[in-house]
Parts: sequence; structure tokens; C-alpha cells
Amino acid sequence: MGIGKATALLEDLIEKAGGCAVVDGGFATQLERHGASINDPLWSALCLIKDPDLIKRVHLEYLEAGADILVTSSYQATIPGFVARGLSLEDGELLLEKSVKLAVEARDKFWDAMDRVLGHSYNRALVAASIGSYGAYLADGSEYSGYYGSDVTLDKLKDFHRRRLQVLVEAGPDMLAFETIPNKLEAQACIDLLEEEDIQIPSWICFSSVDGENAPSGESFKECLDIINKSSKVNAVGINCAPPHFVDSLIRKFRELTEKPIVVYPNSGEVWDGRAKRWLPSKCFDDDKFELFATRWRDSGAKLIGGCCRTTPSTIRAISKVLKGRS
Ligand SMILES: C[S+](C)CC[C@H](N)C(=O)O
Ligand SMILES: N[C@@H](CCS)C(=O)O
Ligand SMILES: [Zn+2]
Repeated sequence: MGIGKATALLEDLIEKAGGCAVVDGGFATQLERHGASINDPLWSALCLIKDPDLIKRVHLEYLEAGADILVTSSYQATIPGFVARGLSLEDGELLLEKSVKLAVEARDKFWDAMDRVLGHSYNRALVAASIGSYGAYLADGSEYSGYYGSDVTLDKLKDFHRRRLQVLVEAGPDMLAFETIPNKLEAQACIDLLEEEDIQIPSWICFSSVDGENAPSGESFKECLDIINKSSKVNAVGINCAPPHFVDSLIRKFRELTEKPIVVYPNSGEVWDGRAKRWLPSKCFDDDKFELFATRWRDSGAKLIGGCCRTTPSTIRAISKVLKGRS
């Protein structure tokens, strides 16, 4: 796939979805709702070892809810993380591959079934391989602070991301989703890797934000988007796992800073306590509110809309209903 084709794949989906495609919702959240215990350094990636069937089930639930894009279970699946757990390099790589295969199998199963349903309004979903930030792997809350310490250089971040990216791409996803990137240095590492590895599938880079104006590191989104704009390998840019009430103004800001399609999939508004490893109750938004927000975000110019942590298939059903007129 050349760069033109990569761009077309995402653009076609957005067009088929009526101008705004639906991303799935909180993946780890839905695993937990089904009883999975993920209080672990691997977080949701623990289920790749313990309960892969549940991963597939959650993907199917999001498809049924109307997701046009499935984000894989690899957010916190890393080779050093698996090795720290006693797995071999080879087994770690097999688990990464499995994260893509499970989503592809769910997508194909759902799409085969839909093929037999007359007049359905679903689109054939794309599978986006999740690449969580270095902070997600550290499991210390730094995907929301952007502070990695002075010893973390561009080369270190590229070394951290490179092999996982290669393995995920080899497993055959439709696209890549860099998630909760908290600073400019890591965005640069992602861009450099896409270029150096000559990645041919589309990708998006999403930042977290804790003040509604800047990246968590305090660096401006102008600085971050200026480097992204220089790369044709990044096909969309946006925000994930930030509170929903920040999103509308961030879409407007991003529209001034980039011509790339904008993707937003905020969390419920609850705040992650990285030390206590739990969600702190905060200004929290329910599915009805997401329904209202989704039209506003679309009208403000977002092209891909979904949910992140603490959102569920019912959130995605509400978003899909309002964006596509599905009941
Ligand atoms: C998106 S956060 C809630 C994921 C979990 C975090 N990286 C941790 O392991 O503590
Ligand atoms: N795709 C991940 C992102 C966590 S911030 C999930 O939904 O669990
Ligand atoms: Zn999240």
C-alpha cells in the first residue's frame, strides 16, 4: 500500500460512515466489566495471556454497537513488559501478533454475519493496532504527566517502540493507532519510526491532555503538530483519554494547526490515579451526554469519534446512533 492508498483507506471509511467514522470505546474498561482482573503492570494486555476469548468478545461487542474502527488489545502489550513477566522474546512477539489476529477474526466474523443481513447499516470495520505510549508501559501515570525523566532520549523511545511496531505491522492490521502520547519527544519518535520503517498502512497519533490546552508535558499542541504536519505517514491526529469537556475546544485548536483529519476519543471524565491505580470520581459524562457531544464534535470538524477509558459499548451505540442515524 502506498501513501496515497493509505490515506484513501481512512478517507473511504470516513465517507462511507457519512462524514464521520466511529471509533470503539474503552477496551480495558469493558474487559473489567466482564470480570477481568487487570490490576497488573501489563494492565489490559494481561488478558492476551489469560483470556484471549474475552478480548474477541469485547471486540464483537464494539462492532455490534457500531464501531467502524476496532483498536487492538496491545495498548500496554510490550516486549519488555512480557519479558519482565518471564516470557521469552518469541512468546512476547506471538502475543503482540495475537492482539491483531483476535481483532481481525472478530471483524471478519461480524462482517461475514452481516453479509447475510439485508439492509444493515454497518461498515466493514478497520483494525487499528494500538501502540500505547512509553508511559503506559512504565505504568506510573506518566502517560498523563509527560514526564519521562532526563535520561529518556529520542533514541531510547525509538528503541522502545521499534520492535513492537514491526511485529504489529507484520501481523496485518489495517492501520496503527498511537495512543495517549504525552509529549513532543515521543511524537517525534513515532514519526521517525513510521518513516524509517517505511510503514505503508495509515496511522494516527493521539495525545492525552490534562489542562485542555497543551500536551501533558506542558508543550503546546502547535509544537507537537508542527512536527506531525511534516510527515505524510501520519494520516490523522487527535486526542484520546482526556476528559470530554476539553474536546470541543481542542478540535477547534487542532483545526487551526493541521489539515490532517482529527480523531477524538475521550474518556468519561474520570481521572486516573497512577499511584493508587484507580479511577478517581470526577466530573463524569454519561452516554446521553456523549450523544450530544458527538454531534458537536462532528460539527466542529472531527472526522473520527469514539470513547476511551470508562466508556462502554453503550456509549459507542449512542455515538453511532447520532452520527449515522442508527436506532
Ligand atoms: C490508560 S491508563 C488507565 C492505563 C494503565 C496505566 N498505564 C497503568 O498501568 O497504571
Ligand atoms: N485502547 C486502550 C486505551 C487506553 S488509554 C483502551 O481502550 O483500553
Ligand atoms: Zn483511555
